[in-house]
Amino acid sequence: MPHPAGADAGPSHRPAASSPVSSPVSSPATSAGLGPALEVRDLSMTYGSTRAVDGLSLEVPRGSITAVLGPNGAGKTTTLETCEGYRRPQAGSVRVLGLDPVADRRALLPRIGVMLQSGGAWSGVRAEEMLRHVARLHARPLDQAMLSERLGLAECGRTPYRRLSGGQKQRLALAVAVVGRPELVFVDEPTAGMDPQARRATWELLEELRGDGVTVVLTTHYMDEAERLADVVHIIDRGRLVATGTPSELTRGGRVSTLRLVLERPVPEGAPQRLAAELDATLQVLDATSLVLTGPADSTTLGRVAAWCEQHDVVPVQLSLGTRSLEDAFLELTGRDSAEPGGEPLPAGTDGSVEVAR
Ligand SMILES: Nc1ncnc2c1ncn2[C@@H]1O[C@H](COP(=O)(O)OP(=O)(O)OP(=O)(O)O)[C@@H](O)[C@H]1O
Repeated sequence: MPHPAGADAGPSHRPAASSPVSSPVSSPATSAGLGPALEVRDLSMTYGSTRAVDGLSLEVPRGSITAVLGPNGAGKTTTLETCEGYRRPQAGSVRVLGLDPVADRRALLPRIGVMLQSGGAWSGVRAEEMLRHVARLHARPLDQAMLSERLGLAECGRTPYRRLSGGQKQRLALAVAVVGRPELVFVDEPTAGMDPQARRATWELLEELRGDGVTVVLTTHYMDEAERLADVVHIIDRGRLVATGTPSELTRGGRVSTLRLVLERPVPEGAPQRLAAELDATLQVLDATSLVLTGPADSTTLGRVAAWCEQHDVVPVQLSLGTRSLEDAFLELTGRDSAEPGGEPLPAGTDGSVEVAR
């Protein structure tokens, strides 16, 4: 697995030059050679008859931001909760910073931070009291004023938890997760419900933490967030790992073009497949009139699409060309939108396959 600081990481993957959260408990240099921050091996978890995690194996390199992506119900939260020590693996194993999250819980607790999706606070506690309380549990907490300022919590510091907006609760949960200077922080959908400014502040904070050698494990339904932040992406679906790579690997460097075509009416059966073969592209049939073709594009591509439309006497009501995004890769691999619950795989006969670096 490539090191996050490797040549593949683009400018957006570089840590900030100087970091106000600077405090490292470890640094990329000192953590090198220590093995992965997180190691999941053949993990399986079931709830009654529901198999939430199904033989999942993945690693998180130290000092990286690693995104775990998957549609609703893919098993991300169950996996993370197992890594956080809230659930005991039913089959397989989990090692966090080289330790067993259940057996070594006391040793691990001061070294990891957890940002929960919701809850975890008494409804009457004020935001600043909550942060102060958690900070006092740690030996060398971050400066709370700085953290509150960075995350826009200063203005709601005296507001009781129950009166905080959804975005403010998210920011407080993030502050609570990082105030103890963890070596590894789990952030579950950190920017859900946040306004654009808070999102950006969160991204910058997470990037600075990585710059200080902190490992960040992130789940998100925002593909742009993963694409911007993550050094490594694991995509899971139905409890299984379906792809691993850097965003660049998963999007093939963004070089491959995506052609989205919406037609005024359906074309005869097999016609989209023939167009895909002619263009040497992979095909997704989103519905009877919407196609996504992903493949190499050159100056002849649009001409060929126009000829195909003429052949089938159909007018495209929408036609757009773009580079392949992480969202495109995600859709191809899982056959559904990242936030769409229980979507079905691609219809039979469509080719949703994608080559993915493993
Ligand atoms: N406590 C529980 N009891 C029963 N079933 C559960 C429980 N928690 C999760 N599940 C089921 O396990 C599967 C995986 O759920 P999980 O919450 O781990 O997925 P997820 O990828 O985190 O989803 P989301 O993106 O919606 O948060 C789903 O089918 C879910 O309904």
